[in-house]
Amino acid sequence: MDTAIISARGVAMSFRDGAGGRTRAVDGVDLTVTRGEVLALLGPNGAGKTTLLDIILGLTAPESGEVLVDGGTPQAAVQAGRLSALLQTGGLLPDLTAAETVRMVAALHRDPADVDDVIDIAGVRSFASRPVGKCSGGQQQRLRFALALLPRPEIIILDEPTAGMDVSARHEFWERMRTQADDGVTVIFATHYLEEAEQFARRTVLMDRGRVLADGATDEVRSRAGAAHVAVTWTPTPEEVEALPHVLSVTSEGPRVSFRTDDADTLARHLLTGTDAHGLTVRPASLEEAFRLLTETPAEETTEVRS
Ligand SMILES: Nc1ncnc2c1ncn2[C@@H]1O[C@H](COP(=O)(O)OP(=O)(O)OP(=O)(O)O)[C@@H](O)[C@H]1O
Repeated sequence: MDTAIISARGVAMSFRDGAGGRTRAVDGVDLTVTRGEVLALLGPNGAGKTTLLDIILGLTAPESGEVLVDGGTPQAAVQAGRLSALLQTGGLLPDLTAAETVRMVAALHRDPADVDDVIDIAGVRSFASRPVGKCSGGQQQRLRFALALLPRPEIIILDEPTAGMDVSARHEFWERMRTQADDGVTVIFATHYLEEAEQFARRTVLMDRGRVLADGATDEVRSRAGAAHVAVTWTPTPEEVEALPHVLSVTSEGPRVSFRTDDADTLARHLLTGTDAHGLTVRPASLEEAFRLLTETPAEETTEVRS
């Protein structure tokens, strides 16, 4: 169903920067998340991702703007167990075992999920009797994931959930999370790993300096960012290169000339019909390149790619 489960309007938050000024951590963000959506919040260090997630979770009150979760306050959604989070850090007691931790936190919830189910879903079973203090970083993240599942949430918010995991642990973690999403849970995650957004999120919101730079289907965000490479076999004159439309940069290797372009169709048409270039190939840029391009864009220019 196409209903907004989270709606943020004009959300802003700033902090003292220690030099007598203020840092705008979140600067007028509008965001609507639909039930069942999997959304990646992508941005460099200090983009404002954690601050925005804390506001959505009701942990930080915004200076201005409003967040509604399921039509009510974030706090009400957390209390009702509809909204749950796996945060970057979070106090775990080192002397309890993983299973004891899950059992103890389950006892704090009004209507918790089955402890054994949660231990299996989150992949905690293999180290359930190990003291938390002896668990690896990746195991502790799995344990935090189990705790986040206890209230049987409709929305899970994850702030860099796979930080500290190796590639296979990260892969396994996302497999487990995908099962949750397939069951209709709304998942919002902040990440530095661009490939995680590409592989897991259908929608990506790119943030930088507290603002949303692009918001849309992950593959559209990437292609709208300008980013494609067109290569041809060609020996052009400098004037011919100068006359090409939509070229951002040029490199050449032997007879092959490659262009980075923000409009591959127009450039390709020009090359094939207006010059004697041949053997044309087009390669979409990676999300990483798109991300770099977008974060280099002045903050006023937002790329709206929602359809
Ligand atoms: N409690 C705070 N006090 C002062 N400044 C803060 C505080 N929290 C965040 N900031 C500043 O607000 C800005 C946004 O920070 P935030 O942690 O939200 O970004 P982020 O995108 O989550 O970064 P990262 O990926 O490094 O976690 C940064 O400039 C940060 O230094």
